[in-house]
Amino acid sequence: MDKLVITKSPPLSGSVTISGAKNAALPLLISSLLADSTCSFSNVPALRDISTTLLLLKDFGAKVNQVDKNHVEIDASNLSSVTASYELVSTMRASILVLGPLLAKHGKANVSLPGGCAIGARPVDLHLAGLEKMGAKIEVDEGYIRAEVDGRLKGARIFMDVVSVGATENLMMAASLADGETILENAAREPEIVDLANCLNSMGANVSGAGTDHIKITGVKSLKGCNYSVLPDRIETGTFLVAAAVSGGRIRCEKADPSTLDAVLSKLEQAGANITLGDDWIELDMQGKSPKAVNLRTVPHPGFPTDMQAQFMTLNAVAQGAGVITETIFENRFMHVPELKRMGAEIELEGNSALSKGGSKLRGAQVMATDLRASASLVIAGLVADGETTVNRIYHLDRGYEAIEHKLSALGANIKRVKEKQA
Ligand SMILES: CC(=O)N[C@H]1[C@@H](OP(=O)(O)OP(=O)(O)OC[C@H]2O[C@@H](n3ccc(=O)[nH]c3=O)[C@H](O)[C@@H]2O)O[C@H](CO)[C@@H](O)[C@@H]1O
Ligand SMILES: C=C(OP(=O)(O)O)C(=O)O
Repeated sequence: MDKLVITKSPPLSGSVTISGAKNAALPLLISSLLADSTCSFSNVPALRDISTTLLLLKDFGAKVNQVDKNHVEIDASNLSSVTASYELVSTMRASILVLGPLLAKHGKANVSLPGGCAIGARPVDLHLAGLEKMGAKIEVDEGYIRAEVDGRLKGARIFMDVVSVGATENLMMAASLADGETILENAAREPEIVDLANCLNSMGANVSGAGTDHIKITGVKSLKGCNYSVLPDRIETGTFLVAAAVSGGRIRCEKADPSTLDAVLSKLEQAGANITLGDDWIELDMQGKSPKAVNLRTVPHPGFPTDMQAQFMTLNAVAQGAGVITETIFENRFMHVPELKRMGAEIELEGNSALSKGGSKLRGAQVMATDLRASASLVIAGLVADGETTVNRIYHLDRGYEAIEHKLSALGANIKRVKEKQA
């Protein structure tokens, strides 16, 4: 597997163009399963999870035309299969999102239980309970979810006792082609939900309230194709901003969406960053200073995102002062902590909180990337560590960051990819 080799770098400086959001693009591409004609998506990030999704759609018999690196057309009007196999689904959590659309349009779906980042148990009970409430019969057998509905799904009032991005997306897509009205209560409010609702509406759906915890979907008989541009990636944006802050640098993120990053920008300001915003850009300037530690707690949007927790762990490790980070979304999302400690970070874990002493002088080391954002935190650590850091097993990083080593190099980082030698 490829690895990244990073040596201590100067403060990051310059401009970086932000890609489309992985977590918006995945449900958007999958929503093409609902349409009767071609869906055209631009600003699609060139990522491993995107290739996996396209393979999955092709496996169902959809026609996929990769117009260029970031533009894809999908015609899923005629499918030959409604089975999502273990081989593809096991590598990517978001594949569970095909369940609702397949069931709504074709009345049947067999989907392997999903993989993705191993950051907790990640059950899918809310997805299944919601679809059952809409009339689906579901059983889990030999690792596969087998779902069927007699006729069409029926609109329902669905209350989710945990806020779930994926369940909200799955049920919103299913409800778009159901008979009657569906209300999703305690729905997730992430920007990616709003992006999906906008896309569904451009296909002829009737979704309102996305971005609040009460979403109303009035089912329609059919949906047409669309032309849709994916939302900028707020987590990629946040990752570059934290990298710049940790390095004491000054960068500008172009083609970003500042309105999706309130909680992250507020923490960066507390860390001492000077932040300037435009409509589609964000500038961060540390004015040569090193960051101050922050306290934070991960919560559903609009609170601080769990997908930015690991990057701030690195910031707190090297920052001035002590800081406490509490993870409330996933029960096993501190796997970067032992790796950061191997680099000299002074962090203690107490339950779901990580207490960092701050001021750690990091040293380069061989470290292992264990999940997507953990990998990003190790890359950031490598930029400021003395000597050389090798981030091994960057499979997850490639799932979620487009050309990260090229983007960081252009900002002055000393980073290179070492390709695995083919046996
Ligand atoms: C592809 C994608 O968009 N991934 C994002 C999505 O993941 P994903 O959609 O998987 O995350 P969820 O929002 O569903 O998970 C939030 C919490 O709900 C729990 N839960 C979820 C579903 C369910 O049926 N039952 C249940 O208990 C989970 O275990 C977790 O504790 O949102 C997460 C939370 O913002 C992000 O970290 C991921 O990057
Ligand atoms: C956890 C993440 O991804 P996934 O849900 O695809 O595993 C992530 O994007 O940080």
